[in-house]
Amino acid sequence: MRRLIAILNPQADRGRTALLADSLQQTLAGRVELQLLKTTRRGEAVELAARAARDGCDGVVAIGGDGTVHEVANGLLAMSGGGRPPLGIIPAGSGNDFAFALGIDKNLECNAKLLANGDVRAVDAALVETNSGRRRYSINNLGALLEGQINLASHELQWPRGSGLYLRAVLQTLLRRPPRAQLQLTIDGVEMTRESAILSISNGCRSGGRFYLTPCARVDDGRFDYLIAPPASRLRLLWEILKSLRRDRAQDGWIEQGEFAAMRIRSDLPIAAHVDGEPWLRPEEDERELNLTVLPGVLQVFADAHAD
Ligand SMILES: Nc1ncnc2c1ncn2[C@@H]1O[C@H](COP(=O)(O)OP(=O)(O)OP(=O)(O)O)[C@@H](O)[C@H]1O
Repeated sequence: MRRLIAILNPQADRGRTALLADSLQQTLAGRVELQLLKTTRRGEAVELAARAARDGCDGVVAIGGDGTVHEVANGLLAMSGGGRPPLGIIPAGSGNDFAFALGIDKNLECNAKLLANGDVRAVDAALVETNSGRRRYSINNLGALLEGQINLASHELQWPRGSGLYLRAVLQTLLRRPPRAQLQLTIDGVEMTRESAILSISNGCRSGGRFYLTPCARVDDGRFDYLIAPPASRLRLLWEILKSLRRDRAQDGWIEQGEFAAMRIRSDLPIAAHVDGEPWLRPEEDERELNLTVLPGVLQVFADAHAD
């Protein structure tokens, strides 16, 4: 029987994930051998996943939202060489964007079947490094400039719940002066300069629970997608953000999109950025250079190959 270590974030989905533990263990009983660990603090899932991978098991399952999946993936990717166990996902957060990109929904019975069947898919990740030596792996997306500022603001707000909170963070951030950064970009060896308000970089097609900034991104094509929005009025930026609620929106050429395997970003302004929805760089930290390297197919994930 497959021996899995599951890492549950009891704080995900505003505490509702804590209630899942019993039904999860009942659903998986007799189908996999499950050791369930609960996090006690932010960041702990990275350490728990790294230890599980080092000690050996047949898979490490993240139970929570994108933040939990991000931490478990970072713990697994910290392990170099062969023998890295696959990542399992039981989506139990409020956004679950990476699970969505893989066609994994919130049905516990379907999740249990996936883990018991053991089918895996190889997906890409990107190593993101700053000039000062900070590093993270991104599996779903990295949002910089305005998107990074909105993410930071959303983590400081307590109300309203759900998508209303994100909308409040968008409006609150836009009330301040939107960023106008001069970016020097090197994309797969090609240098370019862009004035930019939003820089969004994605492996998956959806971020923030409902925004399709890079609707064509695929998690297993060996490349990440990017979107660059030039500086514009607050109203225009708000309109672009709202437009991205629709996956099939028409492109008007104002926004620049593309794909890359390696990207270097140098900004004249300090970069605000989140990785996979987790706040990462704050403007006061004065990070102005990022290097992203796509690692094709580096992570095995329990998923149906045909489901996305
Ligand atoms: N025991 C804990 N106590 C407090 N925070 C925790 C704990 N375990 C994990 N966290 C943090 O909880 C945050 C939210 O987790 P997660 O992203 O999984 O849920 P979510 O925000 O509901 O879902 P989504 O990101 O999909 O919207 C993460 O930043 C994670 O580091």
